[in-house]
Amino acid sequence: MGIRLGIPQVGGPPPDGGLIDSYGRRATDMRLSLTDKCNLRCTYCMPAEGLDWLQKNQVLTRAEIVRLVGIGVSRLGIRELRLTGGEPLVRADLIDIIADIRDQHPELPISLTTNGLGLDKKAQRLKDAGLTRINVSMDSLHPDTFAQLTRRPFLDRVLRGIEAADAVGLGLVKINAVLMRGINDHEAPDLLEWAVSRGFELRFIEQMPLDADHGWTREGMITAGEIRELLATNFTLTPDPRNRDGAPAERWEVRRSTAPDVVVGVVGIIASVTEPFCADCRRTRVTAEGKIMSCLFSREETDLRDLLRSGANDEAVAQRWQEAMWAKPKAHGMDHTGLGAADFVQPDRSMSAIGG
Ligand SMILES: Nc1nc2c(ncn2[C@@H]2O[C@H](COP(=O)(O)OP(=O)(O)OP(=O)(O)O)[C@@H](O)[C@H]2O)c(=O)[nH]1
Ligand SMILES: C[S@@+](CC[C@H](N)C(=O)[O-])C[C@H]1O[C@@H](n2cnc3c(N)ncnc32)[C@H](O)[C@@H]1O
Ligand code: SF4
Ligand code: SF4
Repeated sequence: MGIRLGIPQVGGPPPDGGLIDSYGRRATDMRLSLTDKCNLRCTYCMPAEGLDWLQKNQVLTRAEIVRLVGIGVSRLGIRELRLTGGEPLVRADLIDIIADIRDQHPELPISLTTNGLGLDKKAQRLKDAGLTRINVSMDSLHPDTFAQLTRRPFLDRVLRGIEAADAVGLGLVKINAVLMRGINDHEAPDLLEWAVSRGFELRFIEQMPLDADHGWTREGMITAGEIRELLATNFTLTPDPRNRDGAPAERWEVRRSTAPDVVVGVVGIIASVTEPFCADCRRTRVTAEGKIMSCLFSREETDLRDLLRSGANDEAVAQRWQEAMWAKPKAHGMDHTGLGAADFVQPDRSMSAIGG
């Protein structure tokens, strides 16, 4: 699919224009990484031995996070917040951060993307603090395959976390699964059956070149087209009539082949590589150390942390954020789509260090 954006405007962002970029897109979805640390080592994300973690004083504090969210919401038109990482549940003050943000923004949708480890013990407190809903990543229902993909034998703990999130009302629970050729791709129909029979919404995600090991290849990845074919063995998919509204996932209504009249659920397919959705991108990212990344594949980053710590007022912080977003690339960190194209350069950061 091509991209339908025109030529970029010259000049800079209009002062009262929110987080608009030079192609006319407006970011209203803030994705904030709370930590670069993680307790799994998914092969498509992290190296086996982990990364050099940020020092504590390099990471945004609870107060800085709350202030940044406040600036985003009250001055820049942010309408939803996604907390991510690294693994956000490893951050000791996560519940307090959510409670503080909720206190200041009673209506703001706040969601969390997590690997689910420890979620069974924290789900109720997350809900009570004001978390709206949750996405849990789980790529396989088989302990050995799960361990092969995440390099840790923790499937049972993730399943307990998912169950707890659902039980305390953090739904609609969405499950994220990256399919890897020859490892878990054959599991696609089973994963979907498992999800729809529990009332969860599954998202299949195309693997992107954001792994620390730089092992991604365009030929090796499982495409959205292949995912739809894999699912067709057991299911019929028809487009979900709801507006996509800038979301990464293209949603499909799911019917079992054995009962073609009954919609049993919805599945989302996130085709960042083969069917990119950059033309309608509404996302602004803040890394754990307070850098704005206007695009997941940006090679330019704009620091807000030192500005926050220098005593700058909210207006100055908002202005720098706006300037960073004005320079957002057209697509995939470039002026055209093409993950894996000859001129594509993989960012230095892996997914865990950006915030997925
Ligand atoms: N290329 C690209 N991929 C993205 C972007 N945002 C999310 N993704 C991919 O989509 C995956 C799932 O993101 P989530 O935020 O967990 O899920 P989502 O589909 O946005 O979920 P909901 O907002 O909860 O419906 C991420 O892990 C990325 O792989 C983006 O801005 N660009
Ligand atoms: C970086 S993780 C951060 C949150 C949490 N640790 C988790 O795994 O859900 C967010 C999402 O990014 C996805 N992800 C990581 N690396 C990816 C890659 N190379 N391509 C596509 N998705 C990726 C993960 O599957 C996960 O759903
Ligand atoms: S995908 Fe999430 S759980 Fe897996 S290594 Fe990356 S940050 Fe950790
Ligand atoms: S690759 Fe960049 S422009 Fe495209 S959807 Fe993702 S963040 Fe937005």
